[in-house]
Amino acid sequence: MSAALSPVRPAVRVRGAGLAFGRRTLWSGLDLDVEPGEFLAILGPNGSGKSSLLKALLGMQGLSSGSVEIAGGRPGGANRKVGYIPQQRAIDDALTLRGVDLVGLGLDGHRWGPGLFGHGARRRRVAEAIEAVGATAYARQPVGRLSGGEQQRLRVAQALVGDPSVLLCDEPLLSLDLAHQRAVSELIDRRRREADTAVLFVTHEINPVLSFVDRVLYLVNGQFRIGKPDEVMNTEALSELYGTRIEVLRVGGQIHIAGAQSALCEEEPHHHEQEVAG
Ligand SMILES: Nc1ncnc2c1ncn2[C@@H]1O[C@H](COP(=O)(O)OP(=O)(O)OP(=O)(O)O)[C@@H](O)[C@H]1O
Repeated sequence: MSAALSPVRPAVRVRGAGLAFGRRTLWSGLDLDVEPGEFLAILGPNGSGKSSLLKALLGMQGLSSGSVEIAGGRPGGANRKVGYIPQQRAIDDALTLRGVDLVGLGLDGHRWGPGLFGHGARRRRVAEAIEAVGATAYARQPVGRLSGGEQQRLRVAQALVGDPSVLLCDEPLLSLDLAHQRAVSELIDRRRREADTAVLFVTHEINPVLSFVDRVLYLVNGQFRIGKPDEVMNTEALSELYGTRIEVLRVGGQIHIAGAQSALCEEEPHHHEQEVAG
């Protein structure tokens, strides 16, 4: 996966990137290449700047320093092949938009739009994306009446319908039960295996995706560590990052973190959880 050895252009290239709000630096000096098909988990406590990094890659947030390149271009371009699963917000149960309409929104601004392919091709593409996430049975119902897990599958379809080469996911498992966590993470993993889509996956809990993760970017208080899960998720590396003693245990294929709980977010409820549709 080393950029120096790889002949393939990285899907994401970050060089000397820094982001500060006022006098608070979220992160700085960030260098990162994400290869096509790679699954990168982005971890860190609340407020460490995980979502802001995705927003910088989307062109929704300017950097204070450095540069980013995504899908071969600058962030924010209309034709960039970038899929985005935003952090879940409650969908108003009065919303009459149907699943097919929601997924169709993922084509707007892409080269697959009706201008190029006509309505028939567009409809087929939306139907295929919905089928791929197993949401066909409820895709014609108003989104607001679906369960959180059903809505989340449709969000995944919306992010994938434009055939992205990079997929940015912001806590896509939040509020899902274990079965749906597994279903959604397997969908995302299958996409990167079948289409070589690079996945940048923000999460406060690594275990549901641990078997898929190639590398971890762990952000804490302006510091970060990048490496394979075992290189980052260990007692020494995390204690150094947090600046306090953290115990990392591997039990039954899972990673458990103990220590200064106040410094960690892994075991704590997420502060957006209240806003999420059930
Ligand atoms: N436009 C902005 N102006 C000022 N501060 C901002 C802005 N955007 C984000 N912040 C602050 O930057 C910090 C990092 O926010 P961000 O949402 O990136 O964190 P996060 O790691 O994704 O957190 P969480 O796990 O809670 O979602 C927060 O303290 C937030 O208030």
